[in-house]
Amino acid sequence: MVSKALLRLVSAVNRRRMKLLLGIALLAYVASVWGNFVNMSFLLNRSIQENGELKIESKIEEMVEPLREKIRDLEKSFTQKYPPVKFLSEKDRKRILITGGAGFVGSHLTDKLMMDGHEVTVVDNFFTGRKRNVEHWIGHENFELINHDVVEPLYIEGLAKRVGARLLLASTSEVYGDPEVHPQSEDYWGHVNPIGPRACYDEGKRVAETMCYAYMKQEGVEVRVARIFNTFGPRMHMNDGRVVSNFILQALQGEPLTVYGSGSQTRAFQYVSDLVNGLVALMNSNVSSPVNLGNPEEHTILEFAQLIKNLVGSGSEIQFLSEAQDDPQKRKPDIKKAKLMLGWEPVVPLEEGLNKAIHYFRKELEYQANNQYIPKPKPARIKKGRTRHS
Ligand SMILES: O=c1ccn([C@@H]2O[C@H](COP(=O)(O)OP(=O)(O)O[C@H]3OC[C@@H](O)[C@H](O)[C@H]3O)[C@@H](O)[C@H]2O)c(=O)[nH]1
Repeated sequence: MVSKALLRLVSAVNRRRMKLLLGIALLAYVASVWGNFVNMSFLLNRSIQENGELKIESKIEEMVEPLREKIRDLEKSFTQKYPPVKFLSEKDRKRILITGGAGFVGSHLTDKLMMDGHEVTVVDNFFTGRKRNVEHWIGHENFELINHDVVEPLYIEGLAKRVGARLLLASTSEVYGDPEVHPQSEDYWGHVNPIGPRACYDEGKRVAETMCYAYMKQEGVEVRVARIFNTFGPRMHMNDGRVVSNFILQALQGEPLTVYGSGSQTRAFQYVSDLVNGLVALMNSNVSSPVNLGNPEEHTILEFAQLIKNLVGSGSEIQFLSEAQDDPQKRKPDIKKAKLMLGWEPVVPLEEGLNKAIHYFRKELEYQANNQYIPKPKPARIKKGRTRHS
């Protein structure tokens, strides 16, 4: 009896326990299903979110890449690679000041002297010179660029005296004026109209020579005087109205090549690197009297127009304008002195030099067109003439 009652009690307890256990198991099951569900939806959400994030990231990446590219370019320009420069000992390294050193001839001279290992200071007022002509040296330890107008007193001659420097005057074949002697040698005194339209330039250079030699005699300053004949090459100013830049720009843009007068006047053109080598040879010499630097290969201006037209492959016409006043009718350097005393003579053939100049002007036109500025060759000298056949 007791045992039966005991059994009922145990089984009742067990049933309750079983129910409890079953309840707990059910709860655990529901919890696990819910957990999985929550987990799954979390994962789902996450993958949607990750997907979205990936898309945004790749969009950002797309936008940022060009900026990174720009930064890399900028970094490259900061860690600028300069043209190769020779090492010169303290004894051989010179400190050279070039006035107008950002101009056409000046910037080529700057390149040569920098690459030879000298310390170069360029002074320019950037009227016709351009920073672009020397920008590849900016930041170099041997290079200094000063924005200054030498018309304001910098007293180049005084400076030369103070530091015991040698002074180079870039004089010109224009000191011979419209010459009555042909070819022109250094002992010819010239034929300049002192009140004509070219007088300021011609007489200005003649006075500069006079001052240099007076200074040499009075103050003992060493001077070198180069009489530079017509020179051309890359970095010529596009709008200076000179025949080489005018003809090349006109030919490249399919405009008429403007010949002043009949075109029978002659000139002899030297390539700029020949001139620069001549200037350096002169500075290193002990020749203190004037020296002609030019290429004696003489052409008429009409021949020259046809040559440029052919080299460019241009269909431009040749247009004859009236003659420029006091235009020298013949010009050709006698370079015996330079050959003998400097061991110098030009070596760049005319066509080779012209092709380099044409390449330069073509690039300049592209560059300016990309900057939304399309230049016309400026008829700076047209003031001297008007159309003959209009
Ligand atoms: O469009 C043109 C430009 C020029 N010319 C002619 O081409 C010849 C050369 O003229 P440029 O203006 O190029 O040069 P120029 O010989 O007159 O003077 C030059 O010579 C020596 C340098 O020192 C001077 O700086 C430079 O002006 C001149 O006969 C001129 O009349 C043209 O027929 N058409």
